[in-house]
Amino acid sequence: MPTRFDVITLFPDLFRILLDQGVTGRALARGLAELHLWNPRDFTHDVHRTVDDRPYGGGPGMVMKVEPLREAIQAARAAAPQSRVAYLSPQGRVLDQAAMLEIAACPGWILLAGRYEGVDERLIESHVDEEWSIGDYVLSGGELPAMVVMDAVIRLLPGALGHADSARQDSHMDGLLDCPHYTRPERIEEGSVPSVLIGGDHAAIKRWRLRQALGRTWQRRPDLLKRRGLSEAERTLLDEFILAHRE
Ligand SMILES: CN1CCN(c2ccccc2CNc2ccc(C(N)=O)cn2)CC1
Repeated sequence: MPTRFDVITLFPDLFRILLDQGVTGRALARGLAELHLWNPRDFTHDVHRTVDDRPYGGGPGMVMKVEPLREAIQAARAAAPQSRVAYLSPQGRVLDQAAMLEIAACPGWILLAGRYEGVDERLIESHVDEEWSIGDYVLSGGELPAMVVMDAVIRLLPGALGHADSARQDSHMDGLLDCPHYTRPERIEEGSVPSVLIGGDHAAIKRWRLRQALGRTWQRRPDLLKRRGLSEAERTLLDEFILAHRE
């Protein structure tokens, strides 16, 4: 059963990025996921095809009108009855990898990408189920956040990543930052590759990579480490890292 995404957007062409290449392009081409685009402008009934208007109370910018969005959402809901409506905004719940796993578990999502200064609050109160943010910063529109969510979620769908990749732990998948990566040549002016990775001791390589992931998380994102907790074995590896990296 593919995961269905219906996006309500004034700029449907921006979503070609997801369709044209990469993991998302292949997953969509193979029907692991579906993408349908709905333009609120197609749901206007005036000659100027008005989707925005001035804010009550004055102030700069424009606000997206309720009616075109309501009709676009209702059309999407009719086409995707199992989907819930999510609004991408700076006021939303900030998403992390755990949230992406929750989102990936649902049959479909209708994603509302706002523009201008945002959307009339009455639309949000009456037709939006969830409000999400991809981080505490302001963007020109909700389209990039919608694509970020779709990229992160599509990668989690069974079969989206080739076997080799899916075996590859996405670092934030187990709550740690990624270990360092190296490729040929072994010796260059920038330095050499850690010798453990050159040898064929796969148990030692696995231990080294986990030790690096734990150590880098401890150094750069102690908040993630606190939230995750450590097994005895992981505690030992982290202690080894700290010992080796004492100033
Ligand atoms: C100049 N205004 C443009 C419109 N914007 C706005 C306001 C409300 C909803 C959507 C938007 C679209 N912008 C977004 C969207 C999401 C995120 C996120 N962090 O997920 C950041 N920005 C407010 C600012």
